Amino acid sequence: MTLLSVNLNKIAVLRNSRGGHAPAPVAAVDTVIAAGAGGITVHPRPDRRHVTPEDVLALAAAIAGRVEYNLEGNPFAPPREGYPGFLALCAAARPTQATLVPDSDGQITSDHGFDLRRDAARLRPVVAELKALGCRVSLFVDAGVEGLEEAAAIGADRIEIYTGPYAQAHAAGVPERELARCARTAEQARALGLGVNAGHDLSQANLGDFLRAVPQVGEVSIGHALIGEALYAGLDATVRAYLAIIAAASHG
Ligand SMILES: CC(=O)[C@@H](O)[C@H](O)COP(=O)(O)O
Ligand SMILES: NCC(=O)COP(=O)(O)O
Repeated sequence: MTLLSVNLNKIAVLRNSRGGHAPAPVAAVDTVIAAGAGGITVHPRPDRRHVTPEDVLALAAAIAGRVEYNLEGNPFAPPREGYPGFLALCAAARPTQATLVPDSDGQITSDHGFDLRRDAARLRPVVAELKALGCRVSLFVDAGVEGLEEAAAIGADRIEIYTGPYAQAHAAGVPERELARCARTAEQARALGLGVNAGHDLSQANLGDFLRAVPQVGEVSIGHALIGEALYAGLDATVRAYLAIIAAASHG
């Protein structure tokens, strides 16, 4: 069964909008776990636009190994005031999984994965350092990416397929081409012994079609749509709705 990892970034956006302490991402942990999610994801960014390094440590303490903790970030983003660097955050928080994402501050959100042929050499020591910390390592990649063998060769455990283009195609009513690209990439990854995660812009509207077309997906991380839907339906009910979609897709 595909694991659902709930991304809590957007709770921190709401909190930061007024500069106070509430709503805190850590306050969602017990509800998300009680609803049955198998993981929690956050993507602390150097500009502290939402989840902060302080949130990262508070979440690690609150999760306390009850479910998987997935930390996303760019390992090459330099430390700065208020941001110690992604590797330092992983050393402090010891997440279950570190998902490496090549984002820069100028991006409004994640919109591309690594160029594995270009980036593999400089990723190799980062992967080794994270695995030495006991983290599973996942590399954020575009569907159709070339060089998946490089990801396996440098010791990555998984890839995460960027599903933004799929979500856009699904909303336009023409998902077939993007689904085929995602399915091909998942098959190639599995053949290389890589696990397959997926994420970005997945929602209740498009998740079932995705999982039926890409059955190798072991984990989906979902935040923007899920937290938005939870504003109306509640967090517990929304998490359970996603789990029901995952269960239905697993039965074909
Ligand atoms: C890596 C990825 O695709 C997203 O999970 C990312 O966490 C979204 O970041 P924002 O919530 O800052 O848009
Ligand atoms: N890795 C994807 C993720 O964590 C959440 O992405 P989104 O659902 O906020 O687009």
